[in-house]
Amino acid sequence: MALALGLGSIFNHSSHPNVTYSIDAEAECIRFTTSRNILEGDELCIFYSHNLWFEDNDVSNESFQNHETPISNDVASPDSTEDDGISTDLFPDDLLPFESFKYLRDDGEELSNGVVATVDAWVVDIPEPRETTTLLEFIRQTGLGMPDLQHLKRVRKTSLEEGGFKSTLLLSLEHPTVLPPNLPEPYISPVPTSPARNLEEVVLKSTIWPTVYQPRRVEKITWTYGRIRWIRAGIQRVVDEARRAKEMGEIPIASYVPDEWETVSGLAARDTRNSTNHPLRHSVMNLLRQVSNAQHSPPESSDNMTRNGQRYLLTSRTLFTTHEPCIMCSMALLHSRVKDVFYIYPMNQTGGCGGLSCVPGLDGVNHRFSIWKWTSPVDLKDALEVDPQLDA
Ligand SMILES: C[S@@+](CC[C@H](N)C(=O)[O-])C[C@H]1O[C@@H](n2cnc3c(N)ncnc32)[C@H](O)[C@@H]1O
Repeated sequence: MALALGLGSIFNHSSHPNVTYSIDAEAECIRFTTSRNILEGDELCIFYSHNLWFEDNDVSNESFQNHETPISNDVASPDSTEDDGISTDLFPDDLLPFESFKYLRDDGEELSNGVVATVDAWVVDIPEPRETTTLLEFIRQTGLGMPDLQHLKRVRKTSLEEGGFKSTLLLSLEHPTVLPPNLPEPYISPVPTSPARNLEEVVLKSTIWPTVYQPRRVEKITWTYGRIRWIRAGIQRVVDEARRAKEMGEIPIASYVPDEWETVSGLAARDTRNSTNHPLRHSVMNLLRQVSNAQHSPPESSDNMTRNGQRYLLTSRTLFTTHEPCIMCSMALLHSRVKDVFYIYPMNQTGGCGGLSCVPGLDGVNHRFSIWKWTSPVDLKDALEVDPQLDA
């Protein structure tokens, strides 16, 4: 948890905020950033959450609606690219129409198989718990044990069988050079070598010695209204393609890679297993073949895909697909060095992007890509349902 101090606690809430914020755990601060041009007299507001504990009387709601139609839950049409002047405004995280599938475990490196790396440190029992504050002040003034032990709490309390607690003070790694007066002999006890990186580690490490929780800094992804509109267009495109595939007697699965992120052109492919009578003609495989053909044909006939680079076909590109790619297609995507994959339908029994397996999360693979699951309602979604045992 982070408690905003100073002016940080003064921001009122708006469902159309003009200020976004992110927590910088390392610097122990909250960074507030304006996300629109601010006119003189404008109130700066942040978005608290959807669960307000008060009645929202934010007056900017009304004027905002004249300015921009908030993104609705249905998929916008791909040609709704008119600029409303706010495409670079930040889209509120709580309203994102998709969610990230996280597959990289944030384990501390040295915590393998639940074994916590420890080092021996000097500790001393505190006979008189009332002295604890004075002892902590002594530690602070002498700097004893710093900086080696700053990832640990200085006092450990252990319950005694006969009731009550015993408090133990952490002194230093080396034999303490100075000692607070009137204490018994110090002794050696193991302590974790590093802070707890996740909640599991807090529990595990703190059974040895109370350990500070210091999550690794996660880079925050911000989404603009323009980017969200572009993603919606990508989703709409694969839905349309899959619907057409179905009309033509194919399995209703389609994929699409836009050219450049600002545009809606690019390459799309449908599943063609039925018409080709070929079991590997999945939409992603078809699409990758198209991309590769485009890159190897002469420039005048090739798509803008040639700009993409030489060998790594989808480097820094986003792929949209109706159904979570199967393991074969996920591996092909990994080879292609794709950056992001968005899909609508999870395929829990066959998928290679988090369903049955998570190919980019496997040990030893040489590329990782981000996986995004669409969570918002989609027109025609039901019409695109396939056998859950199918490899998409
Ligand atoms: C963190 S404080 C914000 C600063 C507060 N308005 C002040 O003057 O100290 C949060 C409180 O502000 C009020 N508040 C913030 N945004 C509001 C809004 N949109 N409508 C009504 N009350 C709001 C609520 O009473 C809420 O509990």
